[in-house]
Amino acid sequence: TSKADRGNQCLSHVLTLVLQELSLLCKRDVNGVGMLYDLLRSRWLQALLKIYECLQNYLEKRPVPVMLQAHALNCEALLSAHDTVAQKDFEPTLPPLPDNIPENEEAMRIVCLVKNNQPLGATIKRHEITGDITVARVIHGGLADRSGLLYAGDKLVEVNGVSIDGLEPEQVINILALSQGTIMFKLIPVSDRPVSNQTTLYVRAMADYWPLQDPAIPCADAGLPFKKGEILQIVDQNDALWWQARKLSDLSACAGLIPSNHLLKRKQREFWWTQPFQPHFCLKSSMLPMPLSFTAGFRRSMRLCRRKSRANQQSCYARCPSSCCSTFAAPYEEVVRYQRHPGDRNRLIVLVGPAGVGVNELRRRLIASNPREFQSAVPHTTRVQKSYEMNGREYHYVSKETFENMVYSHRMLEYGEYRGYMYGTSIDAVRTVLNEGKICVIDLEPHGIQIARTHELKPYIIFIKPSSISCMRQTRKNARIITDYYVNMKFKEEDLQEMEDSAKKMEAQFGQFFDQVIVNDNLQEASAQLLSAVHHAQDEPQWVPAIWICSDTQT
Ligand SMILES: Nc1ncnc2c1ncn2[C@@H]1O[C@H](COP(=O)(O)OP(=O)(O)OP(=O)(O)O)[C@@H](O)[C@H]1O
Repeated sequence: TSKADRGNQCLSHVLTLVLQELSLLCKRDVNGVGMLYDLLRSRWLQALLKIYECLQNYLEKRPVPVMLQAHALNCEALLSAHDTVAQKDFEPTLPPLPDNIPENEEAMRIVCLVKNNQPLGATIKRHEITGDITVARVIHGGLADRSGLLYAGDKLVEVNGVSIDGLEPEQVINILALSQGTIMFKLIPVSDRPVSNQTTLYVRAMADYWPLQDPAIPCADAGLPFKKGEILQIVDQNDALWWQARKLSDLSACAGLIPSNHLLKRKQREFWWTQPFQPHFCLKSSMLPMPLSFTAGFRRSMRLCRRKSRANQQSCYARCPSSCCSTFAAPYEEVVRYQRHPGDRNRLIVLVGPAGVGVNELRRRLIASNPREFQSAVPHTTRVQKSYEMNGREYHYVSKETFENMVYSHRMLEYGEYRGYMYGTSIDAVRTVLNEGKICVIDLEPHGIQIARTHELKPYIIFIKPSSISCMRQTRKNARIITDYYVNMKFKEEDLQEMEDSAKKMEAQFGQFFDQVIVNDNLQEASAQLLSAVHHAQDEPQWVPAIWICSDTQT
């Protein structure tokens, strides 16, 4: 028999004897024996014995080397090789430091990054005073940022073994652009690394920005293009001129450079972008002609007032609050997520669109669909009340002095003159509808948007956009455009063209304020979209100016 068998037999024999003995003792109920008996019969002990068996078998089978050549290995040589390797000190043996090193000698850092066809995610610049080439910024979420090894302010000494002493930043960028795979930097780390205490900020862009057309951007490829109205997440404001931001629509992307508030304002003043935003525009807006339109009974006088003013650019106005100018001039508007509490007043719904697009038709249909839920604001007028009219139903009939007082005390959202009489929509009239728990739906000329944008009204702006001229030729065949009190004219080709041009201008100038755009092609579809947009405005979370919410907490 083999050694293992002998071992096994031995062990099993002893165990069997012990168990027999114990079972006898168990019968005599000797104290503690039961426990020992159980122990020896336990599964883990059996398993242990199995392992022991396996090991015995393994010992019997004399292990052989995997490779045939290994047979030739000298065992002693092998052990001595092992000992040599085990005793060797693999730490780098650095030469002793020379005694004459100046105390303020800067420590170098060697940084290796693997590029893999992605941008480095950092920009460099020449330091204004020292002339050194330093890391200007590290883009959030980019390769350099993710490595955690490069910081703004680090001074570059070598790139891929090439000393950058005397090189221009552009030459260094060239070296970097040509490098594939691993890039090695030798650098002197910035002494006081900026502590990141940035809070993420969300803003609505009030202008368009195209980095590729901006000669001033430090690195056009690192720029973030955006359109007015888009929500941006600002992740870095360390630099006075160039911030870092992501688009809300793509938060997983690495951040890009955008001009800071201050810089964008400066650019606006220089009018360099393709669709210049004119900050001084609103300075004039209190005197701008404001066409008006009405519908609580969808009053023609007001709509005509607007149409007339469009023609002679004279008769209607929007009040311009003092805050208006500053808001117009701000290139970014800080926004926060806002969810209307079910108990809160409804948000004011404002429809905006070029004359004839169907703003009143859509509003009329919306109110008619559920007059208990939707209502228009009753306008004020200085004209005489007609016999069949009721004060407060069609209009609030007021004297010229009262009307003018309301204008001067900033109680009008917009107002105008038609055939010698004043007409206007007051904030109080809107408030009355909202206080009744209803949804107030008004239409405004776009210049009036800014006036309605208050924390109290929290307006939700819907732009009604015309469909293409060819579509309108079909859909507006039987439609009538109101040209005078008693005259409804068919749409002419130039009316359609004017509508399209006017819509383009409105979008270009006021698009940043539109919460929703509805193309009024098929009337039924547009009505359904309006209904769902209105409910969306009241029930879903929205981005609103932060100032609206701050004001809430103050009041
Ligand atoms: N999608 C549509 N398809 C067909 N006709 C439409 C559509 N939308 C509106 N209309 C018709 O077009 C005409 C003008 O519409 P509406 O009076 O609502 O225009 P508006 O935008 O209020 O402009 P204004 O205030 O200058 O009259 C009306 O006859 C209306 O019924």
